[in-house]
Amino acid sequence: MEPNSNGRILIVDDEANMCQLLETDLRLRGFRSAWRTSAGDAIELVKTEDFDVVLTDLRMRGMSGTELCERICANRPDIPVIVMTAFGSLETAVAAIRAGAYDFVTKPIEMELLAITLARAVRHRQLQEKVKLLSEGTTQDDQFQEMIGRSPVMTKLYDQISRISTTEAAVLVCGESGTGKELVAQSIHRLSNRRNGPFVPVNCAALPEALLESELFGHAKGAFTDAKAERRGLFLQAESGTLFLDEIGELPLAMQPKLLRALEESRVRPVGGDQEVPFDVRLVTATNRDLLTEVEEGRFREDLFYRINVIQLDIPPLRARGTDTLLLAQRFVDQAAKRSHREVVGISDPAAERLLNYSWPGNVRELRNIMERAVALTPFDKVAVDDLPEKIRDYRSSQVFIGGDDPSELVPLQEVERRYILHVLGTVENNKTLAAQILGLDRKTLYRKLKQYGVSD
Ligand SMILES: Nc1ncnc2c1ncn2[C@@H]1O[C@H](COP(=O)(O)OP(=O)(O)OP(=O)(O)O)[C@@H](O)[C@H]1O
Repeated sequence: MEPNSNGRILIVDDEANMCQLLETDLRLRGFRSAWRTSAGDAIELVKTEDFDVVLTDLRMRGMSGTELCERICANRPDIPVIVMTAFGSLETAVAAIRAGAYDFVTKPIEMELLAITLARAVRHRQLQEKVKLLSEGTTQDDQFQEMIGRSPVMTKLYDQISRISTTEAAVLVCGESGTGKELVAQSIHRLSNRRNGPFVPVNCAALPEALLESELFGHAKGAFTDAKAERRGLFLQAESGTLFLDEIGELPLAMQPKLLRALEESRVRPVGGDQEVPFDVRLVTATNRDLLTEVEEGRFREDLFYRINVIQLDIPPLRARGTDTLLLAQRFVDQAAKRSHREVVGISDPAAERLLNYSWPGNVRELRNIMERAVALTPFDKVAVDDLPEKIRDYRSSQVFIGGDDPSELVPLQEVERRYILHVLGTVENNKTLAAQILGLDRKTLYRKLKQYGVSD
């Protein structure tokens, strides 16, 4: 789709005047369109050109709109058809819906309403396309199969990982909790020349301070009461592979110079041992804290910071990844359905909209938990809005909530703008022309802002 278009519409009406009027009006609302005055010609056209929606009159000479609807549903079920019916002829509208129409509008046409209906149909098609892409498995580069996401920010990340993997430089992976820092560390290892060696992950926050040194560097027999035998530390277990120190920001200050020394000399001295042992390990660390602030506030040593931060990779939060959220959600639904032997195959459009609107403070981990819960709860074959927790169901209205009396809820001005823009867009069913009008922005500015937020279509 062109960046300045809300979708491509095929208008079918046996009155050319009507087609022209609709085309002009829809162009002003950001839609591109083509028109045909007979259903037969329309069928020929969809064989060679792609449209997001077919908008057809019901009563036409020759083939009727209902028949056109049937033919399109049979040959191009991916294109939603919207029919225009005379006011009061509900029966024909119902017949068209039975024939597979996506929706109907009544004449005389209320253009505002038509634009909203069209935008919803375009959105429906885009969501279906995404799910199809997913199930065809053509989502992305094979090298990053375990990492789902095709948004520009993720593509850039894959690119960075590919470039740095074969170097020996220490990498610091930064990102909010649940963004996939460990997956990134695994990818770096898998793409490196050390891929045949071990990948040893260590969560620095999970190890008690007293044990940390002997876990990392090992200990000699009898080094302390429980040391009944000699133990090789994690540095030596990772020999010729990659050592991943997660939550490095939690490393106690007392331990930091010891780690620095080991890294500078590529040797460890096991606790209670009298000899240093050389190691050959690539170091990858991760943090969800701002380590520079930790340095400034004296909680993290500056020299260690520069030693581990030769290359820094920033993992984008889920809310910046646009429709990747749906690709991930679909994957988690598939996994949960398979595990629990439930026949849940996807996510309904309204539920998908809610997932796209939410801000995901817990990132991918939160999304996975929520989809697992939804699969367990849903009585349908697709996850519905009611299967989602209240905070996500109601997010659209709470989204513009900018904080109450609790200082921890207050947000930066830019975040208020982001929330409000997404709120307006959601309220007008993703009609960008209308949203731009309401916001008092020109469309280009709106597109630029949406791109910044990772909302790319
Ligand atoms: N891009 C992705 N594709 C598929 N799964 C993902 C992706 N990112 C994260 N996950 C999944 O989300 C969960 C959390 O990821 P991970 O543990 O790597 O996050 P983290 O950033 O290391 O979190 P923490 O800071 O809490 O340690 C894992 O189950 C992981 O498999």
